[in-house]
Amino acid sequence: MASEQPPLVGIIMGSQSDWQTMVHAAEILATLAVPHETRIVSAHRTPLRLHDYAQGAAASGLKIIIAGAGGAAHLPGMAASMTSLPVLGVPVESRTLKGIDSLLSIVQMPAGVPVGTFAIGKAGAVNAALQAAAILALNDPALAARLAAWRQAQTDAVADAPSDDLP
Ligand SMILES: Nc1c(C(=O)O)ncn1[C@@H]1O[C@H](COP(=O)(O)O)[C@@H](O)[C@H]1O
Repeated sequence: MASEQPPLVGIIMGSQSDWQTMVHAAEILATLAVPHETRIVSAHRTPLRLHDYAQGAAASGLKIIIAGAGGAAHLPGMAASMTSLPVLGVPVESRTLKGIDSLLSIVQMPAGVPVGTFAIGKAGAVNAALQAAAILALNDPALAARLAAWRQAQTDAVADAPSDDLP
């Protein structure tokens, strides 16, 4: 958790193996001092845990769920089926299909059950966290200021011209 405050964002993922991707969402929220929690929850392997988590999310004080999964990535959609909180889906890059399977599983939701779908992998995890912060910042001027400062720092870090020092 980012602080002692109760979590506002729940970061859930289908497996421990997703953490190397989803940690980037947690890092952004920590940087912006957004209280959050992280849990392994799987629609496939722990369906009752998912049921309890999604159904209880709003009552527990969560405002947004970020859900990352790979392959047959049903977790974000199933979470969204059991809560009206905003669900932001992160397609984790799968070994065999490079995350195309994850992306299509998350993005093609039937009308009526929305999942905000992000890019495959780290960029998606980072942007889901930034989007969560932006949503919360609508009612939190201090967070809005921290988010604006983060964005400005990103802009300031972009060099005017390319360097010969290749990574
Ligand atoms: N897509 C899902 C769900 C789900 O959608 O509920 N639960 C686990 N998984 C995914 O299976 C992949 C491989 O998991 P393992 O590495 O544990 O075999 C992970 O990317 C996970 O998100």
